[in-house]
Amino acid sequence: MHNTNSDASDEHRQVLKKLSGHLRNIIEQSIVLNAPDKVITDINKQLATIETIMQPYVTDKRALEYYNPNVRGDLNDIQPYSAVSGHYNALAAPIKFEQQQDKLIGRVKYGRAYEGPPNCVHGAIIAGVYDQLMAIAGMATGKAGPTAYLNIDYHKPTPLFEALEFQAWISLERDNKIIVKGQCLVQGEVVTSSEALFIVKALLNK
Ligand SMILES: CCCCCCCCCC(=O)SCCNC(=O)CCNC(=O)[C@H](O)C(C)(C)COP(=O)(O)OP(=O)(O)OC[C@H]1O[C@@H](n2cnc3c(N)ncnc32)[C@H](O)[C@@H]1OP(=O)(O)O
Repeated sequence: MHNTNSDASDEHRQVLKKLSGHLRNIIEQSIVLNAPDKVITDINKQLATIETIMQPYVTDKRALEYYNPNVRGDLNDIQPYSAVSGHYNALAAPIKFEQQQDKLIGRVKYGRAYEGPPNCVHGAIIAGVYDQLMAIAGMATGKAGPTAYLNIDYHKPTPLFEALEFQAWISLERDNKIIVKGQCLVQGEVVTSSEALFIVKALLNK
């Protein structure tokens, strides 16, 4: 279940990614769907059929890596199934990670499925982005481990449907501890900032 390698072809990765894209769109559409009962009943039938088609192929071994620290291209693929940033998890918004000098950047726009206060991103979703982005900042330097604490200052509301730029950088590394700092910008303005402590350890040996 927690594979660190996979022999999946590029084609297989592409079709799986596309599947998550469809599911992600369906989740967003379902939030703002205002259709007659008959239409929704028909949709439900078709979705039930899809569930039935998928079921025989659901196994205890994922097609892709659960954790792949050796990724050199797309940093989102360090954890392809992450609930926050995985391209292969429909629950994750289409956030895009990239390294820029000493900062790890996460660019994303959130829709209605992620709404907390009216027209704003839910605070728990923001916390999730920081937790994952900051963890990846450590993983990208070969140091992985669980979050001991994650502190967030919500300075201003974070709007839906606008380009958000999350940033994370390593502030301190000592022994098995990494302190990572972060902030989120909307049109150049800091709306939230954060600090987290990660304890480096071999999670997969447990
Ligand atoms: C395979 C890779 C996959 C990676 C997945 C990453 C996913 C994204 C990140 C997450 O979401 S992780 C999930 C949320 N976090 C957790 O569920 C962690 C639950 N907590 C724990 O497992 C332990 O409490 C923890 C590993 C964090 C620490 O326990 P340890 O027994 O390893 O450490 P210890 O308690 O001995 O503390 C080590 C040092 O850290 C310090 N420390 C620990 N917790 C602290 C804290 N909360 N605040 C400040 N300092 C803290 C502690 O004082 C000590 O300092 P010193 O070395 O100077 O003595």
